[in-house]
Amino acid sequence: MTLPSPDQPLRIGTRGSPLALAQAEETRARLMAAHGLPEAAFRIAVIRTTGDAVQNRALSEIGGKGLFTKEIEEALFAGSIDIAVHSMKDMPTVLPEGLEIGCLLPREDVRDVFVTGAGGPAGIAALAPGAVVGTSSLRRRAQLLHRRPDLRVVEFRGNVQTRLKKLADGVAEATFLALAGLRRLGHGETELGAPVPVDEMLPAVAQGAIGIELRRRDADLAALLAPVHDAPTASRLAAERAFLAGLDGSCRTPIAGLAEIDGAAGGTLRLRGEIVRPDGSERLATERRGPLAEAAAMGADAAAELRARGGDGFFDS
Ligand SMILES: NCc1[nH]cc(CCC(=O)O)c1CC(=O)O
Repeated sequence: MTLPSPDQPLRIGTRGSPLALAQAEETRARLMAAHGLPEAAFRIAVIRTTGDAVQNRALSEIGGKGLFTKEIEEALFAGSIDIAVHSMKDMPTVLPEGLEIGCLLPREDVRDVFVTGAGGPAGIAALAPGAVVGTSSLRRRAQLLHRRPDLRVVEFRGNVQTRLKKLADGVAEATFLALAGLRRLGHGETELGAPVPVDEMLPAVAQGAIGIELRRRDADLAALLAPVHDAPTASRLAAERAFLAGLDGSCRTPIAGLAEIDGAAGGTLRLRGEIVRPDGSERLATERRGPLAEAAAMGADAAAELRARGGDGFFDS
């Protein structure tokens, strides 16, 4: 294996958002530590994507997950970057032919945080009747309305600072953010709100996981990435992403999924999945347990069950 060097640095492609940059830097730090390489052996290359260019419109309206990956994948094909770092939560389940997720970093905490800023209500149950909550996530909106049909949900986008400002300005009383993202940006979770238990709000598929995309059959790169790959994260995502793929999940459908490994049971995988009507009026949930080797089959099977139970048009209202 030829290792990257300051003369021939590994080029790491990423979006330019603060979270994306933090994830690229975490990737670089792990690779430096794994191989004893200096920082200069890596170069972080920021790529502007369609998703970044259209920040003013609801993402679900303009076409979903591929928006944040297209230009980055073009750079991989063109050879202007060597690897790309992604939030797996935002990755389509089907990648372009010739590319693969060759490596998954150890997953962060998967929970959402109920964010209120200082002195706000302690959790969803503490929100006053009819309170306004801001989120642009269809999953969070539907899950919240399912539990609290009295609440009003308004569109909320932007970085952490923008959202906190909106809360301070009284635009909404609370919002939700992934704990993983808050931690990676250096926020303490309790300073902004409280993590929501996963049985109150099941996270998005792959929430908290960072994946590294590369050109298939790049053996040198695969060897470079192997020591930073986390196999348990890979098993969990195999189950969750098969579940999402089986439901044809786009950004336009409220789907949640979480796989966890029970070490005590000899490495048994427990997958929970749910779909919710966009207006929150109905929620269908299921669960599977099985050996890690069957992760993807369990996800596909759980999806098939919910598809059948939900019937056509489940996501239409
Ligand atoms: N869709 C945006 C997005 N993609 C990944 C994260 C957070 C980090 C993660 O879940 O890995 C976020 C922000 C959020 O949901 O709060």
